[in-house]
Amino acid sequence: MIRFDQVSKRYPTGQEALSGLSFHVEPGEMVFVTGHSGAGKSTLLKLLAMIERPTRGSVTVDGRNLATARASAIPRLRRKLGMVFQDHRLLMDRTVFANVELPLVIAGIAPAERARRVRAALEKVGLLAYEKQAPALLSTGEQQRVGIARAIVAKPPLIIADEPTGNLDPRLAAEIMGLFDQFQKIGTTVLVASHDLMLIKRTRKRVLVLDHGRLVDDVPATEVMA
Ligand SMILES: Nc1ncnc2c1ncn2[C@@H]1O[C@H](COP(=O)(O)OP(=O)(O)OP(=O)(O)O)[C@@H](O)[C@H]1O
Repeated sequence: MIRFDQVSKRYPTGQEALSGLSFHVEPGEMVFVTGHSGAGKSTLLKLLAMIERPTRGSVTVDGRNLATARASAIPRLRRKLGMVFQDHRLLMDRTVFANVELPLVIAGIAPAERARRVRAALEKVGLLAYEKQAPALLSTGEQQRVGIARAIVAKPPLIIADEPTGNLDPRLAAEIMGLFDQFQKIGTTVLVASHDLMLIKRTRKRVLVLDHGRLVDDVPATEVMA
């Protein structure tokens, strides 16, 4: 599903955020990316989201090399991707329903079908009763779940999440991981950047460890000790 082949990323400032990074993620796998602050976790996700391009090497998702994709192809490629952010980036002046609906509006889906899919996504994250609410009235954990519903509403084959539990207490963080686990169980590939080692150990998935932009460890799920 995801293949990084000798990927390096140097920002215009000269900062080399990733160096010679190679790894492969199978369809339907769930993988953590961890490492110290500045190790390159967000940069790795930005390459997958085509927010940044690699300086060298290739990033392939579902057989497409993102490094050589034309700008005009980016919106279509991004539809294969559900993104979850630490700060969830919800539109506070719209309802929960409207926030989750947004990717489907952009994709040109008809209103009746949109409503059906939005409700299915909200049900998955346990927030169907909140569809008419303003996100500001929800708790931080609930807001994060709205962000997750928005990421999955178009049923992308790949979900990438950047510190999705950064603002949450351990119980809520475990709940969010439980949701990702469910998406993995129905065949979605999930990549989560996190520096929360306790959470990573408890979730027991494969872990890629970055250090100063280099891959220094690739721990299979079976070797992750709680
Ligand atoms: N837009 C940018 N321009 C210049 N340098 C950048 C940019 N974004 C990130 N960097 C640098 O690249 C390196 C990797 O940053 P990145 O944000 O990918 O790390 P991270 O592991 O996600 O860190 P954190 O856990 O603190 O979010 C850091 O040295 C950072 O300062």
